[in-house]
Amino acid sequence: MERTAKPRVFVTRRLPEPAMAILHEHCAVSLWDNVETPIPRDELLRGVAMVEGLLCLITDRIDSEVVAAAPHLRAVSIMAVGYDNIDRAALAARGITLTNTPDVLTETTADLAWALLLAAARRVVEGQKMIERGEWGPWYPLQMVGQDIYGRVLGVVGAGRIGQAVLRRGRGFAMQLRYHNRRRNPTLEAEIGAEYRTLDDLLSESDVVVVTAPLTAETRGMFGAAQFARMKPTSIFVNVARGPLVREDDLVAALRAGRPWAAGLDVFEREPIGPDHPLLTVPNVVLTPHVGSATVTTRLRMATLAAENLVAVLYGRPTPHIVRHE
Ligand SMILES: NC(=O)C1=CN([C@@H]2O[C@H](COP(=O)(O)OP(=O)(O)OC[C@H]3O[C@@H](n4cnc5c(N)ncnc54)[C@H](O)[C@@H]3O)[C@@H](O)[C@H]2O)C=CC1
Ligand SMILES: O=CC(=O)O
Repeated sequence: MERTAKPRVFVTRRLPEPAMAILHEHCAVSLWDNVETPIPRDELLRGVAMVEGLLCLITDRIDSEVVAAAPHLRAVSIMAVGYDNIDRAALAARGITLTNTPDVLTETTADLAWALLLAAARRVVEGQKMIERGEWGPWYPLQMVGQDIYGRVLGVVGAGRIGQAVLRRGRGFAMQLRYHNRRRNPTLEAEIGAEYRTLDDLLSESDVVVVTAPLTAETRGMFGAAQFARMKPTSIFVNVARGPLVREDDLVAALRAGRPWAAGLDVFEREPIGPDHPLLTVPNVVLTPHVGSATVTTRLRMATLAAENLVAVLYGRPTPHIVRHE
């Protein structure tokens, strides 16, 4: 039986045990006790009614309706770095603190961006499918030829934590580094020699474009027909940020037209996608199911950090992971 003096919290999914243990030690915990399935909306609205803290995931829409249903809510902790599913204005209007889990997933997500770009450039998935279909015939000079990465131009859109980690990896491949960001970053330019470009110039100059900007009103639909038309016919487009930055219909049409040459995507306009998705009708794509941060170590660190953040805010302790509402 937990002491009622502990702050009450609601958790929208069963988290790995070390994170649940942190919450149980400091809070009176109720949860949507399911590992895989998102919480239904009515359960969420019921769940937040009596609590001071909410720990949620990217699959939960936390909006003014949720805030109105939670009169005691003081803290929201998301187990993710991106928080585009959360209405920050609605939280701010009630003085509710939002925290997220940056840094712990940076290198893991950058690795996945590189996995996608190499797999797309060298037709790794297409090659495996060819073998599975029994269509691998004798070697010939232009069999399954792809694009080189070593020594080419790497352009990152949104050069924050993950974008910079993607760029740093490019040095190991002797790539020429370009970035586009809201603001120029002199430290990045000095430390790894990345050169700033406007978005249009980055798109036309890069052999690989990797998107790592957050989803905001400004970035929604940032990549459409006009942007793809600027890319090289040999280029690779990679998105590990959020699906709605890209107009998917435009991307499918652009891939069919051969510009970009291939794409590697971890995120989609509406997730999850199924086998009938139009992107699966083009051969030159590599798709993963939003697994940027999905390693055992990183997901455990994200879960425990999300629990620690929630406890810190509820107990008035400092945490560096408060999301400021601009
Ligand atoms: N695929 C996955 O599983 C994962 C996806 N993500 C996504 O990656 C995003 C980035 O994460 P971090 O690097 O930690 O965030 P960050 O905040 O460190 O970096 C984002 C960068 O984008 C820039 N930016 C914002 N608006 C822009 C615009 N209109 N044009 C150009 N640049 C702009 C910012 O100035 C910042 O430098 C997250 O918001 C999330 O959506 C993050 C982790 C895992
Ligand atoms: O998409 C994942 C995140 O942490 O943001």
